[in-house]
Amino acid sequence: MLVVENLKVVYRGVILALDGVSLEVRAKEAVALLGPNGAGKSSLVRAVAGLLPKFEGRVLDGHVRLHGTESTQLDPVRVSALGLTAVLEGRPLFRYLTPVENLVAAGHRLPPRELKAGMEEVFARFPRLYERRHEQAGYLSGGEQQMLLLGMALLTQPKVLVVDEPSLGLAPRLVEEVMRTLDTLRREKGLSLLLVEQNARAALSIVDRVYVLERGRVVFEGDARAAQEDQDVMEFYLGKEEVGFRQARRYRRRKRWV
Ligand SMILES: Nc1ncnc2c1ncn2[C@@H]1O[C@H](COP(=O)(O)OP(=O)(O)OP(=O)(O)O)[C@@H](O)[C@H]1O
Repeated sequence: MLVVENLKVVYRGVILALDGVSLEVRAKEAVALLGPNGAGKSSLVRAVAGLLPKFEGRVLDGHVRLHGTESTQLDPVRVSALGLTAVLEGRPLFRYLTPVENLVAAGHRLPPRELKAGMEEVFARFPRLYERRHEQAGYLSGGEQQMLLLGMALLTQPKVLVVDEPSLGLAPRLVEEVMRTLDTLRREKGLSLLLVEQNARAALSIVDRVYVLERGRVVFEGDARAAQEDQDVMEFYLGKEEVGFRQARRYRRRKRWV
């Protein structure tokens, strides 16, 4: 279980990216974090994964707790040991290495037998990855790279999986496939999933609850169905109706719900 409480994050001492964000992902629950560009989604991912210092950021205030343990100031290795794995945006993998080598790197902490079994499981789940297992990862398609990243994440044996914008740059059919894969993994492995997305429609198809972030604050929280029934969220984030500039401004004025 992941709990974020009143989190404030600042970059280079002056740029406030999160301004008092609270959210939780309960055991085996799938939660979406939605929001437009610059809302602070990746900053939240970095904060819960212990990665802020790598981006010249730090937690100014608030708490992150993993299964009841304070993890706010922990480094990524310790966070991972507590069972949280984050798949960052931009498909960060070793591009000049093969899928096999990437998986070995991700599972380096496992005993050899477990690593072998884990890799067999990954290749059984993702047959296309198996076919291309000895090619350079940089030459895989976007969808295949995303599958490789999920496979790598599985080899860290997470309890909480955080995935940042897996749909980015993928064709709609592949987006659907990635969402289906995440849903299956979550159910079969009993994971808690925090899915960070700009593609609200795709994310809402597989989550139980949703938070919408804007300018570093949570402006909506509710279950996925409530989000789909909320006209503001639907119009602005799901593009149900064409929202022109004037309407968007009206929306912004109207929208100070919290
Ligand atoms: N390393 C950094 N240094 C300085 N400012 C940063 C840094 N990373 C992010 N920011 C700023 O923090 C704010 C939140 O950015 P963040 O990347 O968390 O948003 P986001 O919702 O993930 O956006 P996107 O969907 O575009 O990735 C933005 O104003 C951004 O410019």
